[in-house]
Amino acid sequence: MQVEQMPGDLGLPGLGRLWQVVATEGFGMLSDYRRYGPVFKSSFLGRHCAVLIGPQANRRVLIEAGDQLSSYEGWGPFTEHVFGQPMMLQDGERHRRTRRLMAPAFHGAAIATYSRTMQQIFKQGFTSWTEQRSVPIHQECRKLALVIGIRLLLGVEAEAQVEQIERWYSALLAGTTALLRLEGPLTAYGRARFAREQLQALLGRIVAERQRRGGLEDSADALGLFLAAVDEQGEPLDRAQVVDELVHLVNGAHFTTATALTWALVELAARPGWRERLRGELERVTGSEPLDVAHLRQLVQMGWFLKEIERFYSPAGAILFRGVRQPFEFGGYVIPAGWLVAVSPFVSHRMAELFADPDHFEPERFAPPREEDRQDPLALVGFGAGPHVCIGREFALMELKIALAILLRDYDWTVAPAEQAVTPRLFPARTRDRYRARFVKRTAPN
Ligand code: HEM
Repeated sequence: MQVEQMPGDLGLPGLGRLWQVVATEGFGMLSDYRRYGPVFKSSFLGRHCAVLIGPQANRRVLIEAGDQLSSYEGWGPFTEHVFGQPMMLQDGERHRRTRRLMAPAFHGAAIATYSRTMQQIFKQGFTSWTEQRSVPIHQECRKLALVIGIRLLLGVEAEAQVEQIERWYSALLAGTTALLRLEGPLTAYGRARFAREQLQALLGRIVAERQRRGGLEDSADALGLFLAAVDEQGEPLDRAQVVDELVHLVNGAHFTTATALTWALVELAARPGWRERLRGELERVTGSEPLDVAHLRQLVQMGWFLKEIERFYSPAGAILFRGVRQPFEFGGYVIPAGWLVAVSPFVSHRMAELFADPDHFEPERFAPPREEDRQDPLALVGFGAGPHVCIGREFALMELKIALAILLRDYDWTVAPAEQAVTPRLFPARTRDRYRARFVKRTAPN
């Protein structure tokens, strides 16, 4: 069938469904899915888009599409003007090469060395939270995750600059959805472009300094490992490429992880039963030892809890885009070249066919014997799948487990506004910034 017959709404000619992007941070996709079913058309910033929902769609789009779909043509129209061309906007051989050169910093031995710094930054940060009457959770989680990104990814002790850098990243993000692309200090787009220039200049100086100092092979941070890596021809990533990667990486690393941590704090505040369960597990696993990487792997129940955060909130956002290079068939429709194709972890995760009672937050669904994510490996895709699957997944999960372990062991907290134990939230990004918390140091149990 031709795409004209696909259900959905393309909005007004030339304008698309502008109101939706402005009015709803979930882009109205969940309501569209419930209205039209798992294949529907929509429009994003004036581009026609086929939205494909469910594990089969996730598999075809994220894993099997090959050259038919392009990440560059999917993300480029929205983010290239502020992020340049990091690996998320690359395709084919270029993407494989960049990813191969950057991968060592995100796995195994390198990841294990990051644990101590993460603990140190969280401990210091949480102590300062007890001194505030009301902690704006998301904002504060962002700051700590940013300090971690700056220290571990860039190898820089730049805490004095953190607030400025955080403002630049906020401007960058606001610029990705700017409807008017007018330069100048008065527009979101202009402020994003300025922030990009500032970040590029700062990161360019950091890279040059690291190259000047040498000794990159022995680095204890990701940047050193990126600069030391060479391909089969002995060629490293060029400096401009490294800077683009860093601008994007520190952004991806801090914003998503902070969002996941914010929701974990909100949900735990509303669920004393889970708080105690996770505390019990922590005590059994660590005993009187200081927390280390081996302990984190044994925190199985905390793993279920974090999977439910991934499912329910999709902390990376509601949608993953690809651009159609060659006509792409799905669900009996032929989607033409030039269109966008989107899959939505956020909406897939709300499918009753995959997850029982999907609008309810329930970590138990990942415990045996239910293990609802096991029925299809493409059911839970909060970190994506296929060649572009999140390279920082291990880094993020380690950071989240460390933060929660320290908070559960040493602190109690309440969150306002208090939530009902079970609250389906359709547009998580909108509500996230409202929460404030009060933290008190726990007294050791007798
Ligand atoms: C809870 C935290 C996080 C979530 C939910 C998340 C989610 C995602 C998702 C869904 C993608 C796939 C995008 C696509 O297919 O178009 C992705 C890609 C990526 N993520 Fe993450 N992410 C998280 C944390 C991190 C961290 C901590 C880092 C770095 C330290 C990171 C670095 C990246 C990079 C570089 C890519 C692009 C990979 C590629 O294109 O090959 N992310 N992430």
